[in-house]
Amino acid sequence: MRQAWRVADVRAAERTLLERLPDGTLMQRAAAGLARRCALLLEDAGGVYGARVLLLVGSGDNGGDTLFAGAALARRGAQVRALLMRPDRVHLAGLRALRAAGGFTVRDLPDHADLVLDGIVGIGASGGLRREAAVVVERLSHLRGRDGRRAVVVAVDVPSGVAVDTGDVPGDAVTADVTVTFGCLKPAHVVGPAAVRCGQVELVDIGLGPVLRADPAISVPDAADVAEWWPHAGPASDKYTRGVVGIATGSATYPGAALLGVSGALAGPTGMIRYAGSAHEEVVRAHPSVVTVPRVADAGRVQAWVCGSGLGTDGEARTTLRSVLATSLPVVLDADALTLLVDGKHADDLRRNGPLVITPHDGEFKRLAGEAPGTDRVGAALKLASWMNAVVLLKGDRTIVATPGGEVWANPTGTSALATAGSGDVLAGLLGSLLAGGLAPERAAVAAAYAHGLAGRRAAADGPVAAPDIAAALRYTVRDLTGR
Ligand SMILES: NC(=O)C1=CN([C@@H]2O[C@H](COP(=O)(O)OP(=O)(O)OC[C@H]3O[C@@H](n4cnc5c(N)ncnc54)[C@H](OP(=O)(O)O)[C@@H]3O)[C@@H](O)[C@H]2O)[C@@H](O)CC1
Ligand SMILES: Nc1ncnc2c1ncn2[C@@H]1O[C@H](COP(=O)(O)OP(=O)(O)O)[C@@H](O)[C@H]1O
Repeated sequence: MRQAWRVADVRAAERTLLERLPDGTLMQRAAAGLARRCALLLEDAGGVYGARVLLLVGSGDNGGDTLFAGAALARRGAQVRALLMRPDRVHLAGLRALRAAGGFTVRDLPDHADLVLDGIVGIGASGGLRREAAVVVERLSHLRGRDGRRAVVVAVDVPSGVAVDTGDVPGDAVTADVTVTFGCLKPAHVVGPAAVRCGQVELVDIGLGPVLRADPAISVPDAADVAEWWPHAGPASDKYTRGVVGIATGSATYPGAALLGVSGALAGPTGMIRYAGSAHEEVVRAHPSVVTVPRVADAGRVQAWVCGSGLGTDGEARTTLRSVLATSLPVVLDADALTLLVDGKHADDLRRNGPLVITPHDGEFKRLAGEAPGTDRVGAALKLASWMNAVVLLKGDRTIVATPGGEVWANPTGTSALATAGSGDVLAGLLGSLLAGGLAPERAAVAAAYAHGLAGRRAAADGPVAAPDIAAALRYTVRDLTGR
């Protein structure tokens, strides 16, 4: 698991360290790690000696890190040039170090560079990138290096132009191949469009960890977390003790939603699936192991319900929604079930003891919350989670899971291959199975999103992806993830 901290918390930890360390120590640690990573990139691209390195240097400490790293590369024989955004306000010690190592400043972007270090602005950024910086950033993609290859762009701490605490990209911003960050990850590395701008993110340890007192803003699961959480059958298990998931999705009009939900659940850990709804004949025909009934009221015992997609919004759909909410079981609400909540007719049904997970995409989020998630997706998801007292899985490129208690997870496995009709139905089915298998709601949501993303990637490797391909790939994804 990786974790990201907000700027204010990073600053607080930095202050604690600064009191204990001689002046400049942190910057030297940061610059040394940055230079090491840049040297490796240059070695891969033909060597450090003689390589052309361009430093984009802002007026703060981010520029200072960049100048010291540039000096280290110059000492190894690289031709290092620095373009200063504000020559009147530059980190003087950094500039002296660069000059002493043989580097020099330039007034405009050169024609050629093998490597660009973006040190325009780091965690001290406020607002969108300023015009003079934006003009330089716009021209970066034209820079060519050895053999006419595109220059490799390394962002120092964060790509300049991103909003560090929200992951928003309000305007022009650097698109990096690699981002070398210091001390800890920040939200922009893991959520929102900023995360995409970071490229590969590498963390340099500068000793901040032990003094980071605040809770992390966002956690990012890895395969080991998901494998550890995934429920497993044991020698004493039977189909009931493994959990039974109830699927109340789809309808005679939209049987596909039911089939996809069931196929997602089939890849989960439960021993049995009960389907309740008007697509029951289609479901049992396609999946003979599923026990089907026409209505939730007729279903036997389950340990969690999935309700919503393809259900429609008529009276029958309302009855289905009421029936699942009347239980004290964990419930996943998706798609039409979320639409049914908007007019407030289910306010009483929502006052229940059982855990609730809602899985909106942006449109559903807007209907529920009254406004789109906007530029601060984490903040928006947290607000809705608290308001609805539900775990919110906000779908997107970096799907976010937020809890009413203030925990946030960002899924790292998403792929645009998942942006296909019915993909969310597969996700909801898998999530329901994990809940019925006994996982806590936030873990079930995080694990489902993680495996769903990997399955999308796996399916995409074989060609264009439709939702049934994601469901089919889930089986192998789960095997690889959990080793079973
Ligand atoms: N935290 C840590 O533990 C460590 C932090 N370290 C490093 O320090 C960095 C933070 O340095 P920082 O505080 O000096 O701020 P920084 O990011 O350089 O930006 C401030 C300057 O940018 C400017 N500027 C602002 N907004 C702008 C915009 N939109 N567009 C354009 N320009 C803009 C603004 O200019 P001004 O408004 O003053 O004209 C101001 O002068 C951090 O990211 C990391 O690299 C490491 O050395 C060691 C450990
Ligand atoms: N551009 C994207 N990149 C990565 N994942 C995406 C993207 N667009 C959508 N997704 C994912 O695809 C799924 C789509 O779900 P949803 O919108 O509910 O589809 P449907 O209602 O058709 O089943 C979600 O898991 C979402 O996170």
